[in-house]
Amino acid sequence: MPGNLGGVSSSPSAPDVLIRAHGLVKTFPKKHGEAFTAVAGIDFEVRRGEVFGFLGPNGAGKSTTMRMIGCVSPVGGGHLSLFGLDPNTQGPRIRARLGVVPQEDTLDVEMRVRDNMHVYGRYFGLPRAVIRERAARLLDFVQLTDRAEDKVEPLSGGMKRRLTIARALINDPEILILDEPTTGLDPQARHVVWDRLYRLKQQGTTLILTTHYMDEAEQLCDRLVVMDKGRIAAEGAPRELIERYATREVLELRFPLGEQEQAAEKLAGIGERLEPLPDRVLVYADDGEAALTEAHRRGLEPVTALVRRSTLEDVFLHLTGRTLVD
Ligand SMILES: Nc1ncnc2c1ncn2[C@@H]1O[C@H](COP(=O)(O)OP(=O)(O)OP(=O)(O)O)[C@@H](O)[C@H]1O
Repeated sequence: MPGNLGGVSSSPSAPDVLIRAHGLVKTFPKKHGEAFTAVAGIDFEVRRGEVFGFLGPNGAGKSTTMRMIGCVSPVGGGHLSLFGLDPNTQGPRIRARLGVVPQEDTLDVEMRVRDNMHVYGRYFGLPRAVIRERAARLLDFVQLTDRAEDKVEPLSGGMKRRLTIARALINDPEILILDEPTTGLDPQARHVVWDRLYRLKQQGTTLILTTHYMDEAEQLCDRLVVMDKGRIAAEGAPRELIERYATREVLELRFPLGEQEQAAEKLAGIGERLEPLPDRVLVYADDGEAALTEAHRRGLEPVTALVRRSTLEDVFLHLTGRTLVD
């Protein structure tokens, strides 16, 4: 591990690390009073070929971090380097090697699908023949070939998202950055996007994404950081984090209105940990069925009882005391 983690050099000592952040900070001035810190000194590394995620609730600082990585917002403090280059001085060189899928689609909805691809390709100064070939290949990749001559406007949300992804790939980027890639999509459309992203990873593209969906993070990410209030609460592979911060299973119990508090008291000592939420009590135990049997033995009669495997939602709850999605 080099001494200067965030050091900006043109020949990074470990070539498989594409992004290094060390003590990365972003503050925004407030109209009155002191500055607001959206990113409060975070460290992370992204390696070539992996899917790296930022998981956290709204306002955690994920988009702000992504905007610094995408070289559209200046680094506020600490160190950030991409490909060994400094975003503050070498933004255009870095951007040429990135693909960016912003949180909101920024397609030209009045234009045809294919023209959106061509216009974007021209921003990068690519030769016409290259743009034509790549646009056709990428539209095929995102399953939009049959809509190529249609205007963007009437496309479904999922199709627009896929077009935004295809467009972000026109410069053949080494890293694709996606800010909440499936927010607002229905479950089927989300699965189609996940499938395409998985294929990109298989083809060797490095992916960085933000999400507040724990299932998205679990399905796609090789490694992730859990972010909360501008800080990193934990870092690791999804399974590692679950093993570190949660039990194998969780028993979810719902009780009649007004009886929950008393029930939680009676549950004390069952499993490793209890988490009373407004609408249910979570019992963290390696054997959820055994925990339920014990609850029944203590005379408890929940309205519903569900045993499930622990997820990243449980990790987040354990680390922050709050749920990911309110
Ligand atoms: N340009 C800005 N000026 C002032 N405050 C900002 C600015 N951009 C972001 N913030 C604040 O910084 C905090 C982090 O915002 P950010 O968008 O990075 O969060 P996030 O984790 O991406 O959540 P979301 O899912 O809502 O985008 C929020 O409190 C937000 O209001």
